[in-house]
Amino acid sequence: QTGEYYTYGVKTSKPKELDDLMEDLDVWGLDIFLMDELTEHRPLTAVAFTIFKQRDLMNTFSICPSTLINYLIELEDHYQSVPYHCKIHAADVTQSMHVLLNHKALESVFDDDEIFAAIFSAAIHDVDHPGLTNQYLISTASELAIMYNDDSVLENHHLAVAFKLLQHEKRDIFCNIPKKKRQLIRTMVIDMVRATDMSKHMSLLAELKTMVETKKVAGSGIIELDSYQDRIRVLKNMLHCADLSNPTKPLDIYRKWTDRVMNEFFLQGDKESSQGLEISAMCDRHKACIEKTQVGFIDFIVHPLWESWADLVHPDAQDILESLQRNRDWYSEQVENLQALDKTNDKAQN
Ligand SMILES: COc1ccc(C2=NN(C3CCN(c4ncnc5ccsc45)CC3)C(=O)[C@@H]3CC=CC[C@H]23)cc1OCc1ccccc1C(F)(F)F
Ligand SMILES: [Mg+2]
Ligand SMILES: [Zn+2]
Repeated sequence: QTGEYYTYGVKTSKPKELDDLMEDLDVWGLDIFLMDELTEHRPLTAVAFTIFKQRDLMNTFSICPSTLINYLIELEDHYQSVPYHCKIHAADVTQSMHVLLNHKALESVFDDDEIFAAIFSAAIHDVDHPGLTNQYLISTASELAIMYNDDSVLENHHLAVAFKLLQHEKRDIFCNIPKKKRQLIRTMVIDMVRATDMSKHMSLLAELKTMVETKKVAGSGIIELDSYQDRIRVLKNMLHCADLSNPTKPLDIYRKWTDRVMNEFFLQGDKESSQGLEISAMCDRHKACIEKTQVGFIDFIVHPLWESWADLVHPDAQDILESLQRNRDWYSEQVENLQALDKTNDKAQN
C-alpha cells in the first residue's frame, strides 16, 4: 500500500510527487518546504539518504542502509521545532552543499572522505539548536556556555550531540570505516561545523579571498588544492556559503526563511525583554524593519561571501549571484515603498 513507499528511506503517501521533486535534488532552488510535506516531515532523512545513495557513499564506506536510516532519523529527531534552525534548515543546507560539490571547477577535486565529511557536516551542523544565539547563551551564563567556555558554544554542542548519536551500534555509520580514516573524517567535520560560527565569518572570508588571489587553476579550469589546509579552507567556506544561501534562492522560498528567522530572533528578543536584558540588534519585534535587515544582511555579509565564492569557482556560481542581486533589489524596493508610505502617512496626519 502507498504508506510502504521507501525508495528515499522515508514513508510517503505521494510517491509520484516525491519522485518528481527528487528530480530537482541537484538543482539550486529545490523547494525544501514541499520536501518537508511530501516526506511527512522527514526532509533531512529523505534528502541525506538520497544524496548518500546518489553518491554511492553507502558502498564506498560499507554503511548498511538501515544503519544510515536509523542514524538519520535519530539525528532529525534531535533538531528542535524552532522557527528557523529546525530540520528543514538542515535538509536545505545539506541539499545546497550537494549542489555546490557539483560545481564544474571542483570536479574530481575532492575525494570520497571529503565528500562524505561535507555532506555529513551539513546534515548535523545545527542539531539540537535551541533557537538562541551564542551571545544570548553567554550573557545568560547558560549550561552550554559553561560547558564550552563561551567558545563557539552552539557549534561545539551540535558536534557533540551528532557524534554521541553514533555511539549506538544500530546507528554507527562509521563502524566499518578504518580507524585512521574515521579520525580524519571526524577532524574535517569538526573543522567545518566550527566554521559555521558567524563570529568566524570575517577570517573565513579573508582566507577565501587570499585563495582566490593565489588560485592555481589547471588548464581545464579545475582548481588545484594541494595541502589539507587549502582543501579544508574550501570545504569550510562551502558549508558557510550553504548556511548563508537563503538570499540566493527563489524569492518565495527566501521570504519563507526570512519570516522564520525573524520569528526566531523576535522570540529571543521577547525572552530578553522579559528577563530585563537589553534586546539584541534587530531582535525587537516592535522596532525591527525586516526589509532593511535583509538589505544590510546581503550587503555586509551574504554578497561579499558569495562574490568571493563565485570568483573561486568562476563561472559556475554566476546564476546564484544573479539570483542574489535580484532578491536584494526586491527587498530594497520594499524599503523604498515603506518609506514612501511613511511619508504619505505623515502628510495625512499633519
Ligand atoms: C534569511 O535571513 C537570515 C538568515 C540567517 C541569518 C543568520 N544571522 N546570523 C547573524 C546574526 C547577527 N548578524 C548581524 N548582527 C548585527 N548587525 C548585522 C549587520 C549585518 S549582519 C549583522 C550577523 C548574522 C547568524 O549567526 C545565524 C546563524 C548562522 C548563520 C546565519 C544566521 C540572518 C538572516 O537575516 C538577517 C538577520 C535576521 C535577524 C536578525 C539579524 C539579522 C542580521 F541582518 F543582522 F543578520
Ligand atoms: Mg549554526
Ligand atoms: Zn545553519
